[in-house]
Amino acid sequence: MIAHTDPDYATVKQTAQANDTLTTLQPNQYVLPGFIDLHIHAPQWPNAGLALDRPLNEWLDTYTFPLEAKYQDTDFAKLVYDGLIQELLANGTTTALYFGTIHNAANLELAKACIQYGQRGFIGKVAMDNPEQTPDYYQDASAQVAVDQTEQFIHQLNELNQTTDLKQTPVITPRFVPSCTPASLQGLGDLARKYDLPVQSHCSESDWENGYALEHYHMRDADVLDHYGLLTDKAVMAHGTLLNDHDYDLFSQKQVAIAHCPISNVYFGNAVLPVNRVLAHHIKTGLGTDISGGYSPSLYQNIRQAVMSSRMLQDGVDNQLLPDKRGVDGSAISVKTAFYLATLGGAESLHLQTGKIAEGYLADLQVVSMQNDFQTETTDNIFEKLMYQTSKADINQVYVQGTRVK
Ligand SMILES: Nc1nc2[nH]cnc2c(=O)[nH]1
Repeated sequence: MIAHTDPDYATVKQTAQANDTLTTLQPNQYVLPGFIDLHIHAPQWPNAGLALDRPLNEWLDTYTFPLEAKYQDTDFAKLVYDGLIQELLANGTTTALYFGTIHNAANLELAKACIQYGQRGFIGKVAMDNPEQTPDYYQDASAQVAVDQTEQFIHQLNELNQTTDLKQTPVITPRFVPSCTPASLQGLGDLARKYDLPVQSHCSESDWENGYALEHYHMRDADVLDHYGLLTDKAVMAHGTLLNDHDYDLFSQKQVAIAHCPISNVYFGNAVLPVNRVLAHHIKTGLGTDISGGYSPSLYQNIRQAVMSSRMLQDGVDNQLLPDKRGVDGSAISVKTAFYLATLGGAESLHLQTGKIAEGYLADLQVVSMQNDFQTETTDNIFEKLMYQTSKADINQVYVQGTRVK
């Protein structure tokens, strides 16, 4: 990065011009950091926008598990993943934290698509070995298989990384407490420690999930994950809509991050994540699309929903209650806070030096055009309009680690 007051500015500019690497912005174009999708199920892309009226466990059994089972077919995986990565990059998403499926060959296709199209991926082989909560046709055959396959994927991805500068990171991925046996949770916790890798799972997403942990472990969902060594400073827990103050203290103490998925939460979350309260506990927080619990691949859409949901939490929704009983005071977040979640908040959660445009940070960038730019606006107004009005077609260029990928 070089300021235009820097004495070297003219030389750097001339060199870029000579090398044909100079990008000159139009008056209505702006550069923003690339977005980080902190929670997305890559295999669920074909179902985006489907069956959102069903409760979570029924949605999983009827729609999600049958689709994920199809990734046994590696050609199908390649077809979907090639399309998905290009779609996400076109939407300005330069890094994503992915749930894959139980199949390592398909998970490798996801990693290859990230490398081919130029996205930084964090990718998890999904572990799900509890025969009581997973269907026969889509489960790890045992806890040992779930753990061994996870370890195999770590090695496979490390090998693939020898071929590229854009490293893909393996992630320890117990689907969620109900899908796993105590033995697989233990084995995955051990792997996280052995390889010092990120961990991802779902935590307290719904009343059903919360109830499951209490009934089967006599503990809160977060305490179960902690008991098995899965709440580390590299852990990202999706949703957390029903976490309580005890859980917040635990997350804060262990430096666990939350992936806030505001669109998905409208359908499956049973509550609104109180973002201000979470941030006040100094918990790292980013933004996720949760495809296909969320219907949209766009983090712009999720920024908007994060703001809207927070405002509904603030005011409340039951019009039969008096105003002072209706909502939760202090809940509304600004669009700047939502943008922070989609950029720096995600970067901090993944321990990445990206998410802002500054010296020493990775050049993960998007160039966007503003359609209703009348050149008379303050910076704040321009920013707000960009957040609310940018569509995929307005995202003209995307860069990952300085390489143009759109
Ligand atoms: N939203 C969501 N929640 C889950 N909990 C367990 N699996 C899933 C999933 O695929 N999506």
